[in-house]
Amino acid sequence: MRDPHMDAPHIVIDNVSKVYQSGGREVVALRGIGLAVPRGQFVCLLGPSGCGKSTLLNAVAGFAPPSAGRVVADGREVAGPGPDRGMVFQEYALFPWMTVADNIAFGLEIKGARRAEIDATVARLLSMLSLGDFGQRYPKDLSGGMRQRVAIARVLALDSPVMLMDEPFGALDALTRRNLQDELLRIWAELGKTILFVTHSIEEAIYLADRVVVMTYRPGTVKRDLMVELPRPRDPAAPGFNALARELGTLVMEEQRRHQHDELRREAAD
Ligand SMILES: Nc1ncnc2c1ncn2[C@@H]1O[C@H](COP(=O)(O)OP(=O)(O)OP(=O)(O)O)[C@@H](O)[C@H]1O
Repeated sequence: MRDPHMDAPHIVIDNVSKVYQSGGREVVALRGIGLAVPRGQFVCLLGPSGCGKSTLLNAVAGFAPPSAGRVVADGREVAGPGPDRGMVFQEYALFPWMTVADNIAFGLEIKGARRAEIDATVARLLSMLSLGDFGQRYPKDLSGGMRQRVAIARVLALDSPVMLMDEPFGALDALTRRNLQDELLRIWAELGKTILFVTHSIEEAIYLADRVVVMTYRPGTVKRDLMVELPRPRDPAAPGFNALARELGTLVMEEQRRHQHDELRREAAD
């Protein structure tokens, strides 16, 4: 018999709005966002700077509650951060005083896992993320790409069914970035995580996602929500890839222009 629980959306973003108070002004960062994300789906949130992508991800993570609406994860309303939702940031949020292995082990130690389990998990993740020889190194001795592998391993150690990723590869050079995108796709296929991934790269969104959600510039709303039907592994040189990149490019550029317009208007007012 099918388990009806497994068919329910994994994440529901239900009419979410967010208003910030800034210097006596109200900034409406998100307005009326609604999305239902099935279990195992890879969703990219795409849009120019300032369209509220991080704000939305933070609401799902439970770091900053919405001003209106709600987020539901696995049938429970999100009231704060939880081990079911792991976050990977752009800036490698590693402890500089801990070795790579200790960074990966940290969450499990806090949870009170047994030593043997921790050691086995760390060994498995070092191998999964091609960090095999780096367990005893410190973050400062690693390249940006290697540090981001450690950040991903750290989240995977907790075995969160949901991975929230805020421009995790934004600071990496093109080759390292492609490498990590491929690793992430492999891990996603193997472990069946639900992923919400923020990016402002159209190419990255099409390369990775099952579904791309394009957001508008302030207030952030859903401008377009589309499924990427291209076969995997995706080929950025394929005509279908390029056609979709052009379509998304037009949408993102419209919002980028609104962003620039807004900035010019504010500069003129100052
Ligand atoms: N704490 C805050 N106080 C006031 N305004 C904020 C705050 N955080 C974000 N904002 C504003 O809300 C809007 C959305 O910000 P957010 O960081 O979510 O956008 P983003 O799409 O993730 O942008 P970026 O790609 O630059 O990170 C922006 O206009 C930003 O200036």
